[in-house]
Amino acid sequence: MAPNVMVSLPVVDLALQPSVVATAIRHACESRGFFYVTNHGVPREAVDAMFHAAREFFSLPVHLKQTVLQDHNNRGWTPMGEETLDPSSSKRGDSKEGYYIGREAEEDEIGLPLRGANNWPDEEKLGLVNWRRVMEAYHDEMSSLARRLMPVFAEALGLEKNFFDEHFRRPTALLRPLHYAASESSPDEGVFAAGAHSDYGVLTILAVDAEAPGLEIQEANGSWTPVAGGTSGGFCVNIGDLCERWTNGRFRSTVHRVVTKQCQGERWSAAFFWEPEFDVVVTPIVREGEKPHYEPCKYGDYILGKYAATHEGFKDS
Ligand SMILES: O=C(O)CCC(=O)C(=O)O
Ligand SMILES: [Fe+2]
Repeated sequence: MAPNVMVSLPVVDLALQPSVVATAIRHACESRGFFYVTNHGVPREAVDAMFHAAREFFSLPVHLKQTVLQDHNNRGWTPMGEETLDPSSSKRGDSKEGYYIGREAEEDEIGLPLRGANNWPDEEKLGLVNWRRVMEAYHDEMSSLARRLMPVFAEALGLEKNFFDEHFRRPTALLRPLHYAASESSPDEGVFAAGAHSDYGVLTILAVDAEAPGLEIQEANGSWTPVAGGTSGGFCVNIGDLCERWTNGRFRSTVHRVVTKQCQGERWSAAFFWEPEFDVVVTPIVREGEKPHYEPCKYGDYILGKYAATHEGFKDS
């Protein structure tokens, strides 16, 4: 089959009138569930500093990275090949490593599933400077952007603007810088940079350094379309499975993957996953005359099941 031509995703300018933004987001979410946002208010320096810090960490020798191996709260380093996003068609683990940084737990949350402290590196021992500060600043920027987007999503769905507020008071907000090896993906042989998957949560805000190519989205007929490298300084936003479920299938969570070419060198990106409070029960929002297509589900049970299916380090939790 001939490869599909590259698509440019819709670009949503967040500086436009809220009702215009809501309509643009509704259209994007009802079709592929992928769009770019511009005029998002996140300073370029915060993005650059985050990528610089990510490069510093991932360039360290393995034995030093192992000091912050992913823990049972899903914080820390996930080594190259540790994750297999598409176990059904992958011959080996994805050719990427990552680092999970979450919302710092409040006192009464410590000990509850997935809500511990972050697994920060010992900066002095590892020779890192301001690493935690830079990552926290970027995490804060992403949380603010997500909090700005949720009322627009509510408006796009015809709901009260504050509809989602009570579900995201203490959200699951995971930043995950990613480093892809300079390696040749070979989908026919089950070799991927990131295997086919849909995201688990409500929305994902992705930054790709230098707008590097590699991201592909799956069409309804199963074929793959490469996504154009993006808009300079914009973020790629996509809908996750929980949002599809919450909107009774109206907003689409589209399967995507990353394929790399060795000649293009390493690839650096950072995903930010925005998900509700652990105990929130997600009940499909139905429109008049519509039947729910999903059972209500507790977010916490749902997410633990998802991690166990794809992360080596998470199988026995
Ligand atoms: O790195 C990318 O471009 C995409 C990463 C991704 O899809 C994910 O981490 O869920
Ligand atoms: Fe993804």
